[in-house]
Amino acid sequence: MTSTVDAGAAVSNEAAAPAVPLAARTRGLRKVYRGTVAVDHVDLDVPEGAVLGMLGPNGSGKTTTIRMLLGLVRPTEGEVELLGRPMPDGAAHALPDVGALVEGPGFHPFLSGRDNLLRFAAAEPRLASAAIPAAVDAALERVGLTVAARRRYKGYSLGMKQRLGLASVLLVPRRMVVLDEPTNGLDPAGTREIRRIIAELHADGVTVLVSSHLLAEVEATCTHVAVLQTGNVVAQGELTDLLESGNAALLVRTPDAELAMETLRENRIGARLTPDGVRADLTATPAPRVLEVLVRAGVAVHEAARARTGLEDLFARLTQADSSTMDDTAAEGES
Ligand SMILES: Nc1ncnc2c1ncn2[C@@H]1O[C@H](COP(=O)(O)OP(=O)(O)OP(=O)(O)O)[C@@H](O)[C@H]1O
Repeated sequence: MTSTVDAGAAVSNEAAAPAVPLAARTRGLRKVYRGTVAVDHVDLDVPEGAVLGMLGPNGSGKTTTIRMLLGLVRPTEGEVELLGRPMPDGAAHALPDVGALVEGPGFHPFLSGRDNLLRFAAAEPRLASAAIPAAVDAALERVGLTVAARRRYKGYSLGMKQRLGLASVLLVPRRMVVLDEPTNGLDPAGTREIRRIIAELHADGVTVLVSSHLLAEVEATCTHVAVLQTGNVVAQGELTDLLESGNAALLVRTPDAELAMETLRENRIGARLTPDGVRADLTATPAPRVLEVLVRAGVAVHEAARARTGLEDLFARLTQADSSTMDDTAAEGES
């Protein structure tokens, strides 16, 4: 509903939009490591029930933000709230409801996948001992590891290790799941599996926060996105709003393209012909007015839709200056 984009790309924020309950929020969040500003005044909103993709180039602060959200790292400045609890102080209350796959979980190389999960399950405060084997088998099944469950972890492929990590997160029902680069190193089939699991969690009403530097990944799986660049959130909001934000144009499919172009020109509405149809500029003219002008002139409008940019375009526009790391530029002499 609401989104914010820096770098001059205006998005219409609905003033009367109802406040969306947030599963997590940060305000003025900052982390400085010996002179390197990893995260710089980040105000992040993770709406309840959203699948929020935290997108940013290497070193943009995704992992550090996630670690502060989970109370694994104490912020230098700022506030963090997770499921309504201040972090890190509220960790004991918030974390049992949060499944997180951030650092490689500490699996034992010589134990089987199943035995590793049994160990994890034993540490879950909400799992009674009698319920552990069934919970472990269900989690293995859910990530497609049942067949390999009794093989040693050491012999697992990277994809299988990722799946086992995910299984450890899914041992008990969660209100929120946090996944740091979950498709790293996975083949296309593994990636599809992760997407499926994220979609299932979303359908169950679980809030999902997932970091990625893969644009297609975020575009395919997320309802919301936050774009990080050198420790700052440069855009956040609903994915569809953000995709439309930098691109106030209406794409009109019509067999009367020439008449449409002429009509728009006469009405001083910017337009150009594209292989997909006539693209009318909405910067100065609202979409209903464009359609009215066209229809009045006898243009057969077969289809009209807000032009959407790819996430790749948006990301390139927002992060154009620096897509590497921030180490050279962000040092501020703090520690
Ligand atoms: N423990 C640490 N000590 C010192 N610097 C750190 C530490 N952790 C992160 N940094 C620095 O903070 C910045 C942000 O790192 P972070 O890992 O949060 O980025 P990221 O967006 O998750 O990157 P990637 O996509 O490569 O995982 C980087 O410059 C990194 O070198």
